[in-house]
Amino acid sequence: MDARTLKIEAARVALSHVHSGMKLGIGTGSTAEEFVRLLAAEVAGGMEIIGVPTSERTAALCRELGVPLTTLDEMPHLDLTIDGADEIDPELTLVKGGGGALLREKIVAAASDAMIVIADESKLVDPLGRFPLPIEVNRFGLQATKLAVETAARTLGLDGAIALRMAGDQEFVTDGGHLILDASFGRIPDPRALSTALHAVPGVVEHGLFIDMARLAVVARAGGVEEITPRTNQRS
Ligand SMILES: O=C(CO)[C@H](O)[C@H](O)COP(=O)(O)O
Repeated sequence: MDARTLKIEAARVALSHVHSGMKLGIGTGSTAEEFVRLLAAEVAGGMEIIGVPTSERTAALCRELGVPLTTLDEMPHLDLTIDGADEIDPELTLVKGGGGALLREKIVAAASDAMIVIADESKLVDPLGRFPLPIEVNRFGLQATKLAVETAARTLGLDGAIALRMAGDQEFVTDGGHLILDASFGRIPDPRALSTALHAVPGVVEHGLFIDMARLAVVARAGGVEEITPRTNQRS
């Protein structure tokens, strides 16, 4: 089964959690886009939902396919968000932001009663850290912020290259007008400690660690789709 087929299968199973009348957060990325395509077919068939997109890219696809949209200002409380991820650990802590939408994705997920993450099995890791951690930062003071992030990470025993994300020869700019640092820390044994340390850096707008947000992962493998709930954290 190719990667796209796996993404479609995960999206199809996640769609079974969506019911008419729901207010939905709609994620960003290639897996989330497969979900949007399936959702659009349901909407065309009469399902009544309203969506809040997590990026301009997702908003454009929804408009093109006829998925009704609103904003989080109009509808600040959502029933469910369905989104992809770059990494998923056994506690369903996620690394997100490979598509650069982590800030809106986190705001939308936090405004939702539940979050379902959809992925193919290549996203399952233990521990997190194979994929560089996206950190959204203010443009002002970029070098000082980068230095402060390096220092904060080092206190947790993490190092590795931190690179400014580029789009060709231009800086990658998020929908919120910020920049992204991609931090190749390698293993992230304590995502909570890293989250706290990153939030303490003034220039950091948000980071791509999603902790205690996803309550279900719908993961497609060649042999079928598995629904995974968080493993209890035994470390207290
Ligand atoms: O966090 C994201 C965008 O900011 C995406 O959900 C993540 O990058 C996964 O994307 P894909 O489904 O294309 O692998």
